Amino acid sequence: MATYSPSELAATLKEGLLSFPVTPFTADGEVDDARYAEHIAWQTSFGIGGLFAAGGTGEGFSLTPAESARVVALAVEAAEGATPVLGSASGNTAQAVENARAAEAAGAEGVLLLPPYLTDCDQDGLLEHASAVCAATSVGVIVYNRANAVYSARTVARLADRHPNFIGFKDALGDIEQLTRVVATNGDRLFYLGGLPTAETFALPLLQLGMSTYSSAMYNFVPEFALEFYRDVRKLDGAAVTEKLTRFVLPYLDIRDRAKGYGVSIVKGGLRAVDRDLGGVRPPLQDLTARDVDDLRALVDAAGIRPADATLAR
Ligand SMILES: O=C([O-])C(=O)C[C@H](O)[C@@H](O)C(=O)[O-]
Repeated sequence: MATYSPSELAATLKEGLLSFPVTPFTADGEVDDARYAEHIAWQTSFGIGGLFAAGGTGEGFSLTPAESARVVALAVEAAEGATPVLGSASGNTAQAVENARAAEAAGAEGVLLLPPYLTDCDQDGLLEHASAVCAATSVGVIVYNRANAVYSARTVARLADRHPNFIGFKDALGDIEQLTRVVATNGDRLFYLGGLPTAETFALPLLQLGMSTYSSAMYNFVPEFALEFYRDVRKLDGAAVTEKLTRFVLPYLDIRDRAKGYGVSIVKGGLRAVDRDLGGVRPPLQDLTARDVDDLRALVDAAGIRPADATLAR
């Protein structure tokens, strides 16, 4: 049973950094429940605005519906109410509806709607897709503007008119004109969060556009650094942001860009680099090579941002 109303959830999420925890897998590729629960507890211990289970970095696209519901339930239990936990919904409309219902039943406070698979789609169809998910749950829903799911300002407004529990717009396209239109049209009715790959890179300029927060994948393995970065962004401290971009984020992008899909794989590589190994990724992603992990370890150490204590509790 959710403890936040959709509007309370939006008010909380918009004022804190957002974590997208990885989903640990065993050597056989099964979800490692115990390690997941331990990782959620560790992530929660630093103070975070919200936890999005089974998101992009959590390889939600590689989880079965039953696994997705299970990781949400594990996250809710392990977070112990310290921070709101959201689940994800993906795939075709029927599956996305099923995911949303299962996430709510597992105790999620909200749902992130990932893009549907494969086919092109346009505004009326997208509206009905997202509308079905909003109608299927009473918790807050955030749409993810990415890939084939590009929501126009008008579609966002129509969805907001239909569904009081539609609360947020997450962007991974970085189309400034589209964002300007969405924010200008919908104003305070929604909250806006940046979700481009390695969102820190864009955080300061997007704040000016109305995106008060962002999803931090690197928070998984350098949580103290990610939180400091977020505080600098919110203080509009351009010099501090540039210093952190130069010291770590930009060279990190050079490693991330060595292979497609590394935007997610590098997060598990980062966990390995800080000696907090939570296993590899599932296909179709591929793990970082040993050399990539060594380079990442050297970068983390040169930047002086290794977590104070990354020890796995088991
Ligand atoms: O669904 C997700 O994991 C994302 O939103 C993507 C990442 O968190 C992205 O913002 C990043 O890489 O920092």
